[in-house]
Amino acid sequence: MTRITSVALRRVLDSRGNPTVEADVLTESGGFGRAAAPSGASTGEYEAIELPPTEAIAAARRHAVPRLVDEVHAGNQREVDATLRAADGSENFSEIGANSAVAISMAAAKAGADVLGAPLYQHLGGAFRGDNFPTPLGNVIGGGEHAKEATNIQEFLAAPVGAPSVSEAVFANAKVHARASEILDERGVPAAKGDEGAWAPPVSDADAFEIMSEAVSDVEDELGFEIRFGLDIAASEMFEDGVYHYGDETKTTDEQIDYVAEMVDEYDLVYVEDPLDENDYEGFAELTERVGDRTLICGDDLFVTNVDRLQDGIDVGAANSILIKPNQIGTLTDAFDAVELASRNGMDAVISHRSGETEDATIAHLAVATDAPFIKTGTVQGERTAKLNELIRIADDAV
Ligand SMILES: O=C(O)[C@@H](CO)OP(=O)(O)O
Ligand SMILES: [Mg+2]
Repeated sequence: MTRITSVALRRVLDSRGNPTVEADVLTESGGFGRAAAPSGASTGEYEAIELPPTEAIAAARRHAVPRLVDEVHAGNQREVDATLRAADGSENFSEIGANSAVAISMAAAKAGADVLGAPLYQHLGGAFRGDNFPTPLGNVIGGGEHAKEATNIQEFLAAPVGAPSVSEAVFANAKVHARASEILDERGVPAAKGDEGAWAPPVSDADAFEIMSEAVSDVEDELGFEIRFGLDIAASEMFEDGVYHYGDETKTTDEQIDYVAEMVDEYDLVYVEDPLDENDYEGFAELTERVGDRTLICGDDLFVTNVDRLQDGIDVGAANSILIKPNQIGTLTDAFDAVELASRNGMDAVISHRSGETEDATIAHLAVATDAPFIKTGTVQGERTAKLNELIRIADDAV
């Protein structure tokens, strides 16, 4: 029933106006799945390779499509993804592109779910999945590689940890986003938006901490449940010549660790992603040792959703959580394996979008299927609300 009968690939627009790969998968009983690859700006050095979409599509048509059509069942995700790996033949999808691979992998999952008549989260998570819903981490203020002339820290993320439901959490983040805009207005600071729809004001990181803290506590008072905040420092992007660059100032690794630890305590941060360079397992381990009992230290560029890099991190105690981005590694199977290895080792898996996105909402299902405590998917703008609104629908459907 789920035997794949066709795989169509095309270029579509992403949220930055760049082309990306979209895949349509059809099965013999009429099951249909469509998915598109997202794309990063602050990409990790060890991510799977994203090829120019035209090249990725041509290579996938040549190598992968003939091995999938009439041969593989969309309902068997491991078989689909193993076929993509075999068709590619490299370690990092440098032949067919991780963008083609992930689009096909996700489209096949949707086609498999369609045949079964089950929602995607149910198909991926199975009957015995947990019944938790992720707390959305909402990007409210940011800069780094996502906006010019803004903060050095890439993302200040609202985290409505006390929200009674997904829907209330989603609306709480939108309120924090709106409140931050008012505070910026009151301070006379003009603010454009960055790639993910966060405000990108020309303020110092210290000011952004203050604005964020005020916005979060105002909305917390209004809504009556706990809202905290966290960061994606994306420190690899700041790290050059052995030091971290904050505009004209620099911090050594020790100073960076002290700074992050201080911010965790001063602002009661619930989440800190990529506080150190992607090669600094030791620094990650030291910081996790210092503050890991009270906050999540999450590896994004550090782990790139890769089980080998995650295992290296587990061996030395670097981080207590991992960011999961299917396109960083190329298939849903690889993403699930990373989630499984993390949870077997007591680490939280946080499912994430990319700064370049489409209206594809697969990650909302992935977060529910894997019982993730958090999902990082922005706050406003269509390509972000596509995932948030899907989460609300899933919660509606599942309870
Ligand atoms: O660093 C990140 O976590 C992501 C998403 O917020 O950004 P990018 O997709 O540019 O890597
Ligand atoms: Mg990141």
